[in-house]
Amino acid sequence: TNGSAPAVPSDQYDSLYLSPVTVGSSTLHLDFDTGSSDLWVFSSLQAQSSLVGHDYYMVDPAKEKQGYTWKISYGDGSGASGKVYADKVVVGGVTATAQAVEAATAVSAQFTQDVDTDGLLGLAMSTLNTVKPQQQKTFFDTVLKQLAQPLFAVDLKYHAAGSYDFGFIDKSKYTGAINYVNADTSKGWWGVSATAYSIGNASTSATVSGILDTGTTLLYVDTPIVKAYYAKVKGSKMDNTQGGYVFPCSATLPDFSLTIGGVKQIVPGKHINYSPTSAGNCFGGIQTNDGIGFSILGDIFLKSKYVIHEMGSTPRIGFAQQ
Ligand SMILES: C[C@H](Cc1ccc(C(C)(C)C)cc1)[C@H](NN)c1nnnn1Cc1ccc2c(c1)OCO2
Repeated sequence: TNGSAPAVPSDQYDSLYLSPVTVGSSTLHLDFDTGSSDLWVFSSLQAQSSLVGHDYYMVDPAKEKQGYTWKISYGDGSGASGKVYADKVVVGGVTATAQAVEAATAVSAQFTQDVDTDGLLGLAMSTLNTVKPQQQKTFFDTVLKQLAQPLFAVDLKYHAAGSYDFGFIDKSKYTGAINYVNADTSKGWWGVSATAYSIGNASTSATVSGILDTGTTLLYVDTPIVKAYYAKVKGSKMDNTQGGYVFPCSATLPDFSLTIGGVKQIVPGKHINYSPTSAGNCFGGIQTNDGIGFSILGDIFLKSKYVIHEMGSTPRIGFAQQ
C-alpha cells in the first residue's frame, strides 16, 4: 500500500508542521521529524495537568512491552521519556500493526507548552532510536516492505499545508527533473553535502555538509556563510537577546542556494524572512550552526522543494522544485 498525510503549519510562521496519525484508537497530531528516530506521544501515563490542550494516546496495558523504556533529548534542550507499547499506527492509510509506540511519562516544558504538538514521528535511521533494552524501528522501517517503492517524499510548503507521501512519487507536486544524490546515513541521519553556496547571483565554492531535518524550523549553516549572507541585508545585525540575526522587516532578502549534486537548490529570499520579533524587527531564517558541528537543512530550506528520501540498496535523496 501507499499513502499520503497532510503537513499543516502549526502557526503563521511555519514553526513546525503537524500531521494526523492514528495511534491505537486515538488520533494525534505529530511533528514528522527526519532528524530523529523515535515515535513518541503524549499519553494517559502523564499527570492530567501535563495533558491540558493536547490529544494523547490512551495506553492499553495489555500492549505494553514490559521493561522497555525510552528517553530522548533534542538539540534545542527539550526532551521526553517514558514506556513502550506495541500498537497499531496509521499514517495516510498506511498501517503498521505492531509499531513501537513510545508513550511519555514525562516531557519537558517546551513540549507541554506547545499544545498543538502531541509528539514526534521520527523518520531518520532506526539506529538513532533511543528505546532500551532493544532499539525499535521507525514507522518508515516498519512499513517499508509493504510500500510500492522504498521511499517517502516531503512536500513542506511556505505558509500552506503540504504533505508526506509514503511509497510513491507524486508527479503533481513538482516540476522539472528530480536530481538524486547518495545520502550519507552513516551517522543515522539523511546526510548530504554541497560544493558551493550562492547569495543573490554570486556563487562561492565551499563544502557544506549537513542533514535534512523536517523537525528543525530554520536553516543552520557555518558562521562565515551566515555573515556573508547578512552583509547583503541592509540594517541586519546579530542580536544576542533575540538569539540570532535580525533585520528591518522591510528589507529585501537575497535568494540563497546550496549546490548539491551539481544543481543549485534555491531558497527564495522571501522564505528567509522567518518572523517578526518582539523588538519590532524580523528574525532571519538562516542562522549560525555554531556548536552543532554540521549544517541543519531545516524547514526554511525544504519548503520550496519536493524531497524524496529513498531507502534502496544505496540510500538516495532526490530534490525537485515545487
Ligand atoms: C529541535 C528538533 C526536535 C524538536 C522539535 C520540536 C520541538 C517543540 C515541539 C518543543 C518545539 C522540540 C524539539 C530537531 N529535530 N530533528 C532536533 N532534534 N535534535 N536536534 N535537532 C536539531 C537542532 C539541533 C540543535 C539546535 C536546533 C535544532 O536549534 C537550535 O540548536
